[in-house]
Amino acid sequence: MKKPVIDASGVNLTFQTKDAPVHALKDVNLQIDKGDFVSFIGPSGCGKTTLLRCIAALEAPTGGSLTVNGLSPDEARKARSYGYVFQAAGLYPWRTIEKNIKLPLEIMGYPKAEMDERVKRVLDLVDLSGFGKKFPWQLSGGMQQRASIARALAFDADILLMDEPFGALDEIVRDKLNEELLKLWDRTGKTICFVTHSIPEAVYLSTKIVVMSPRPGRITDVIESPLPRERPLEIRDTPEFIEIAHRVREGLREGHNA
Ligand SMILES: Nc1ncnc2c1ncn2[C@@H]1O[C@H](COP(=O)(O)OP(=O)(O)OP(=O)(O)O)[C@@H](O)[C@H]1O
Repeated sequence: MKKPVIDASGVNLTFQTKDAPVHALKDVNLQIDKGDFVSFIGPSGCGKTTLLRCIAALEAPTGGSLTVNGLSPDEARKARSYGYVFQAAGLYPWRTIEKNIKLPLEIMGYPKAEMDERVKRVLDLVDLSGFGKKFPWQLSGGMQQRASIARALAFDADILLMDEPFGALDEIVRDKLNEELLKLWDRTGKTICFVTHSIPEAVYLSTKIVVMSPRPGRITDVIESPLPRERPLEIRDTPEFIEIAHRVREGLREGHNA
């Protein structure tokens, strides 16, 4: 039997704060298989970022078990099992795009020739060939976010964790980046965990949609998408798409009323 890439079983996380404990994650059970594109959707405070941070070993669950590539999250982090893309591109303004992408590789002591080769490959993947010598401020917001995806891909980890990467972009740029991300996912076969507030974005991108609700943060629905892998943007007008979007909306509403 195929082992899940990410396996969460009864994961709980309670933050101890000065006022009262915050139950950020309650009994989270989730299996993510290799090559899945999983979106996490839910209202503010339902624990989406916390769950992603647990997978990335930036937070530790206070209960349950969580494995990434069969390892503990901390071991998986040391094995460079994933790349992480944040909401803000987070590029250093005094470094060129090329040098921003190289930074983590430099820290790891990669030889120069290999760094150059990797930078070229990831710039190609995000369609930014020719922009390596530019500084971040010379690029549009969408291009900066693509550069930050390239940086996360530089280690060639097979998992990509993305926390609302396109949340700050206008809708047209976002549509384009969604299309490009799907192509990149198809070409590379990576497993992607993607946090979003947008129902159409979640439905358009995902093979699996994880609906969450707050207080305490928990999973209320997991939808396996019947949509084909090949998805032109127009798929959003089909009855199948609208039906899944409806189920997500219902799930969010029920979580809200619970
Ligand atoms: N370090 C922390 N200490 C205390 N509470 C925290 C901490 N980090 C997160 N929380 C709380 O845990 C809950 C879940 O937060 P989280 O950021 O994961 O939610 P989210 O679903 O990602 O929200 P958003 O959509 O606004 O980013 C919130 O109530 C938040 O205030």
